[in-house]
Amino acid sequence: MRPVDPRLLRRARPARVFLAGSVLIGVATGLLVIVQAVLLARGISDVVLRDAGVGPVAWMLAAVIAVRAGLVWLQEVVAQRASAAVKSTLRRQVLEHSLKLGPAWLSGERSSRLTTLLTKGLDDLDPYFARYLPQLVLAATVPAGVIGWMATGDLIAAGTVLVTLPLIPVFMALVGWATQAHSRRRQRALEVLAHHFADVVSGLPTLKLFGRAKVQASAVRRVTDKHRAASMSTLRLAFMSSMVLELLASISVALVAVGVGLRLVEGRLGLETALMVLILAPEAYLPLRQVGAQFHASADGVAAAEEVLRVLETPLPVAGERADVPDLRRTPLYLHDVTVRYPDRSEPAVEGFDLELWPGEVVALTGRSGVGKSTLLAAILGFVTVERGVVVAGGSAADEFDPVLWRRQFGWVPQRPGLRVGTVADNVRLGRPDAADSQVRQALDAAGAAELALDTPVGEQGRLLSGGQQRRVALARALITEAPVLLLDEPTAGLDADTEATVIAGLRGTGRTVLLVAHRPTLLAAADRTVEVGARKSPIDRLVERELVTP
Ligand SMILES: Nc1ncnc2c1ncn2[C@@H]1O[C@H](COP(=O)(O)OP(=O)(O)OP(=O)(O)O)[C@@H](O)[C@H]1O
Repeated sequence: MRPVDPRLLRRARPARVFLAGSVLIGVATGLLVIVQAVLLARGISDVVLRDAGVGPVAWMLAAVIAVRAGLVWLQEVVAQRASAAVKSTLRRQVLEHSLKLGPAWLSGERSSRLTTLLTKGLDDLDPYFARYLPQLVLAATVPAGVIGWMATGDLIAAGTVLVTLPLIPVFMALVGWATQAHSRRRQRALEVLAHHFADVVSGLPTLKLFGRAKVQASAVRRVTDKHRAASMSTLRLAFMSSMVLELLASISVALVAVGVGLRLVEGRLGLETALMVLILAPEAYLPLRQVGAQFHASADGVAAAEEVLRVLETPLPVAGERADVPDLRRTPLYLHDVTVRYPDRSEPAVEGFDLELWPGEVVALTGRSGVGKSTLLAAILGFVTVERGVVVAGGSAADEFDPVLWRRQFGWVPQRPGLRVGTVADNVRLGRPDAADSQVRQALDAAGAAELALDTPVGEQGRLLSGGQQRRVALARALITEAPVLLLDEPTAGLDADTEATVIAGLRGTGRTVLLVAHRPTLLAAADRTVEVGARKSPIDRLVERELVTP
């Protein structure tokens, strides 16, 4: 964990502006610390040696203190604003990047983990900006100024501070290495807690049915306990390290004080200079000591920022830029030798698959469960990377085209309908935001959802609707698009025979090209053609392939 991660500064402009502002405030604070010490030393020595009044010096001191307070206020305001701006910038960037990485990545990267990171995780950046970074700047500016000024009055004292001061960052670095591991462990424990809790809550009905709900209570207790233990060990380390730094700074100031005292008694140092050195010495150590303490408070935020940067640095699939996407109303779509392998999987999810899809055709993909049918639809949409082979339209590979424009050619019904909170109409309009009520109604009717009113509420993940209703709303969402090709993953699963017949008639009536994953005989019978995924190629096919490949 670096004190200031340049990647964070690169990604978040408000962080750079803030750092520049903090440096200005830090330099001003350093100057004021010196002026305050000089004024104090002069005031005291005037009173002691010359019996003078404290009036003018006291006024000047009050002014310096007021300006210092003003700077602290300014720093706080700037820090809070910067923190809010950086958090919102990073949140936006992570969301945009996750969308570009696509659903396959999101399913691998558990969504509750991303949710923890983008909410509580990034909020931990507040102490990083409000406390740690400003203190870090003070630690860089104030000691340099203080030692420089001390050297003008007492070289030996300045030398003592110069020699003992680096001990503090050395100890801080040692403590930092230990804290980093603890902080990561705590973050992990929090993520596990979040997943576990979300899983338990969403699966509560099933757990209750199988009489396993009570067992989960002890599992949640165990995970919570782990998180508590991790938090306590981080705190223990934080307290211990503060004590070590405190001790180190106190011994160093004592060393300076003893030397100054001896030289004062021997008459080698004037009272005013001695006082100035004694007042300034703790000021040299203070910012460094405090930076150590703030480091712990901000460690969680820095760990979250690192996690954010890890997501942002996940390379995007290479996206094409061509805008001349062929019109699939007239152009056939080919899949040639398509092989897809998910990251961290040794076996390909689908291998060497060929398909021709002609405009207006209704083609059914069949095959046993897990053979790669949904993966093929994802490959056509460009949601997964094709390891070998190619998806071709109009003589060009699909990945040459701008993915957003390419996907406009398709209406997609995934296996999980993926509905969001709102009404049925809101969900259908995701397919065409400017659709009139009558068009939404028409799409719902064609999808066999005539009984659903437009304002029927839809809960999170489609809850409040039955499984079959969710599928039909998802189908209506695909039908309302003007896309020439529909990719449907088991669109009639969970529907009764009558509704299924209505849906099939609706699909046929559109005149669009349809590629559907199907198991049910009625759906298979409605297709023009059936293609089996994962079927072994016949010896004749292989012979033909070999003939074509071998010169
Ligand atoms: N996001 C993923 N990460 C890793 N492996 C995956 C992922 N999605 C699917 N797989 C694997 O890829 C293989 C093909 O899955 P896919 O969902 O395409 O099969 P399917 O034929 O559609 O199955 P079903 O008929 O049961 O829906 C399976 O072995 C599955 O475990």
